[in-house]
Amino acid sequence: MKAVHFGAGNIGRGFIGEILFKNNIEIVFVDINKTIIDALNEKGEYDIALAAPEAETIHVENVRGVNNETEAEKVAEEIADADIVTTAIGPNILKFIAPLIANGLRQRLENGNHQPLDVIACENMIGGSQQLKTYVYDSLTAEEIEQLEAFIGFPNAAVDRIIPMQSHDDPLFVSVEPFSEWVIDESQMKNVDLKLEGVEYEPSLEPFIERKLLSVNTGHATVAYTAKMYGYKTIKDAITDERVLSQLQNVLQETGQLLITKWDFDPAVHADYQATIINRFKNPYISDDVVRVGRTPIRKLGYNERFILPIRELAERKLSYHYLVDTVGMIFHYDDPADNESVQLQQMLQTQPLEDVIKEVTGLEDATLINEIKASVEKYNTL
Ligand SMILES: NC(=O)c1ccc[n+]([C@@H]2O[C@H](COP(=O)([O-])OP(=O)(O)OC[C@H]3O[C@@H](n4cnc5c(N)ncnc54)[C@H](O)[C@@H]3O)[C@@H](O)[C@H]2O)c1
Ligand SMILES: O=P(O)(O)OC[C@@H](O)[C@@H](O)[C@H](O)[C@H](O)CO
Repeated sequence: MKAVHFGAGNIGRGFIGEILFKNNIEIVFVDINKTIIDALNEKGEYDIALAAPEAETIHVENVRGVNNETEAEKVAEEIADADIVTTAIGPNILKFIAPLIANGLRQRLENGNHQPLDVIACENMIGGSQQLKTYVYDSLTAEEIEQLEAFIGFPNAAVDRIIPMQSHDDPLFVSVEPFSEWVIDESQMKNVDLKLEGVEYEPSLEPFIERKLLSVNTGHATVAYTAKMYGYKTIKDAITDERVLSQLQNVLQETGQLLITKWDFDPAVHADYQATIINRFKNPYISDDVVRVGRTPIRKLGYNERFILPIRELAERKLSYHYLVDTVGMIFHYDDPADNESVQLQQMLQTQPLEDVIKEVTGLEDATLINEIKASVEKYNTL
């Protein structure tokens, strides 16, 4: 069996690659990073190390690479006879790779390949694969879509494993935390016979992606933005500061209330889930930069993202969202000259009224919430 995986970065090599390899699937990584693609083709294998006292190593083989910048037509050829297509490339990039996937699906039609195939976006976002589907369909005709609908699935997924930025002599080597979780929405699959060992299949993904995004990612981002405010460079250093830890705990308390109320999670089980997350952030064997976790702040301030979604839904339920709004105030001050979205956000704040910027980046229309965020941003003007 063969997988085509878009994004040979941290989670691509450090988690999706591990699972596909363990299921005896050949992996064709598609990426624009020449160094990584050349190394994959030269070596055909790489190592993953678990960041833990035992330092277990996982050896991944049967991998190769395709550079989609220079070999776009090859990507379509690989998709034409693939058994599974996955992505871990970043939510903002999905629209750019969608035409490549569309070409591959078109080639399947031309070849008469009607084998069912699932295209699975493993990104930190709600409804990632379904979003990718709309981008892919933008590049196909109505007739092609009608034919493909029967056998191409876009099941949503949630992936969880903290993998920091890597800097090793070997460009393929990747150090990862031991914890991992990959959940796929079974109801949206077309190739139901291909169930990967190490993946959890659920009849509905919504509770799982919301639990992950609003706990791991809201919490992680809270640590990053609070850390930046207090001058820390890494998550593990920042979390030793009582002010950062308490901001994290307060935010998790709020998202936990929402998740328990909305999805009926057992409060005790959820408390354990949160405690595990906090311990993962403290992992002394991982050095995760604040700038990685805080990256792309405009995306993170989105309407269906890790802060605004829970704020909206807690407000609807008349539950507390004070600490979430407080953290949002810090995000508007997040200043990383190496991050395009941070630069863009700071430029917007210099040239437009604050209220307009809040409306534009969060998509909020509710005057009360906009005013509360405005007050929170202004509170941090003096720091
Ligand atoms: N690292 C983590 O801890 C983690 C965990 C869970 C989920 N995720 C999610 O996985 C996705 C990838 O994150 P990551 O940390 O692996 O990022 P990364 O930057 O390490 O990897 C992304 C890869 O995509 C490639 N890429 C970018 N634009 C491309 C294009 N147009 N065509 C082909 N390749 C392109 C980059 O070269 C890079 O190799 C994100 O959605 C992230 O939220 C990350
Ligand atoms: O990848 P992002 O930018 O959406 O979020 C940054 C981190 O919170 C994220 O990558 C986590 O490390 C990961 O989601 C853990 O599963």
